Amino acid sequence: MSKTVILIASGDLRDSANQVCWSAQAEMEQQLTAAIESFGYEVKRGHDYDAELGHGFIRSQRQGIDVFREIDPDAPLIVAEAVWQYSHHVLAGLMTHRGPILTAANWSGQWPGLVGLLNLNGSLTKAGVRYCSLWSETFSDEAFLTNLKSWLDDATVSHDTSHAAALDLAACDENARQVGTEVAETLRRDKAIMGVFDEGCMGMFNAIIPDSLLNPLGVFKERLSQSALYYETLQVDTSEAESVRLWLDDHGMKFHTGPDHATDLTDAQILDQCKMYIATMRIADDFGCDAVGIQYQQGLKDLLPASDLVEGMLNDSVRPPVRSRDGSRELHPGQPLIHFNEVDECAGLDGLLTQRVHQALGQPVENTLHDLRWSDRDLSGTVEGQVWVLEISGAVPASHFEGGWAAAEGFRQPPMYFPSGGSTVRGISKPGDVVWSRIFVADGKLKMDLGLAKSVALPDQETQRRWDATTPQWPIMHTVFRGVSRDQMMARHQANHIQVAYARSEAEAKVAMQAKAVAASELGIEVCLCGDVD
Ligand SMILES: C[C@H](O)[C@@H](O)[C@@H](O)C(=O)CO
Repeated sequence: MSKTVILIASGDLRDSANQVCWSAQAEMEQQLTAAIESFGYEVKRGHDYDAELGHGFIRSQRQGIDVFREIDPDAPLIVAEAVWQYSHHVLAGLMTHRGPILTAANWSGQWPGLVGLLNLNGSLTKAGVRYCSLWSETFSDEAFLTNLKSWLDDATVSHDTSHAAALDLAACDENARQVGTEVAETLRRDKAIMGVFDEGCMGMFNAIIPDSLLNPLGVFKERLSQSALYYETLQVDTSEAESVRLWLDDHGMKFHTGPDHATDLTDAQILDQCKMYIATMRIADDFGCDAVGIQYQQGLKDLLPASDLVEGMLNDSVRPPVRSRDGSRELHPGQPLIHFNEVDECAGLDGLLTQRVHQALGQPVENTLHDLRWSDRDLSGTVEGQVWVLEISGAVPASHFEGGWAAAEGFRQPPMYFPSGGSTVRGISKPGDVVWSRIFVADGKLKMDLGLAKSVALPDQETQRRWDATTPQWPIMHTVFRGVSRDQMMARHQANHIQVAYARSEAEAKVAMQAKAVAASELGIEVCLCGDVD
């Protein structure tokens, strides 16, 4: 391999985030560069630090394309990430790059760099681009250095992915097979609509399912606009929104409010979120949507508070009632209206299957995506080994907390991401048996990985340490994946997001996982079970 390695860094579209996160990126690049140089290679940055902007990230697709024009297409290239990044900033260039590609992240929870890495990996996989991927806490550990040397010398790295095995339908429980088959048949026959409020969030190419892959399953997109959501939000009567707020207060949700719109969560922001909740339900009703996804970051973030509180309510069967515009009907009474955060359509499809499978099996229907944010040893010693921090950037259904809404807290979304604020739905996901899953696109097909996990209880101090090490405004699930090590998960998972749903017991979780696997498989999705699933 050439002795000169090009290093690039993709960032956020929001310079406020790029500026805050730059020092962590600079430190990570220094460590990574030292490791590469120790093997006799030279590192050259593919684009400069911008003194005026105060960061050195690629901050748009345009800039990314321009940067790649100056890069030798055959040079070895590293995309280094310590922050949340938009994959499309670099995807265009990576798609035509001929030299070896490595994606690398620092093992840190401080900013969502691992989340950014996983999104880029999933996007490259969907795009059919060959790449290798590495992560490290210190960039000096043996496992990392061995793989780095192997990439530098031979353009290969090796990760253990033996935890994934193709689904064996014959090995599935009879009940699971029956329920899974029925769910698949019903979906194909009756069809379903996913309402997509502005397709494609933050460059998450991997999250978009092409219609040609989705429609054969009986699922169709209704392409909706966040402008329509904004308009409808403004039409909602304030008194209706106040009843939603009252419902939340009565159910014990605790909002941490203050007077300053720029930095605090305000009552006015919460009221706007309550209006948006009603507006979303009404638009979903207008279009007969079975699930909806709000892009919510770009576009909406400057007009309205973030939609997290809205999403937490939508995804729960215990939520404030919403009536049709003429007041004649309650919309989806006692049922969640499935919401897929950041219009992640893979999560939306998964949510549809999960809700139907869990409903049929009498299991809790509430499900959500989370970010695979970080994993660390449990320093309290309560749980042996690694415990993952699953932490979605805003809200989960409150039923995931012990105590439901009474355990939910609302914090202001961080200003660097959300200038118009908005409440999160924060809490600790209760201990219990969890089915995890992820639908993704690879080799031009839909695929799905599933497995079992435990949501575990950790002492308050350890929970706080994990929040402090990540984003304390966001909800957390302390997760132990059964039979999947930290590095196996990182090596195979094709998304920043992961879907989770509870079951009432370990045995029931296994049946629920199998039933969902069968449903997916009957729909033509290539399914793998991961880890210890017996
Ligand atoms: C607020 C940020 O943009 C987050 O939404 C981002 O880090 C993610 O969570 C991506 O899944």
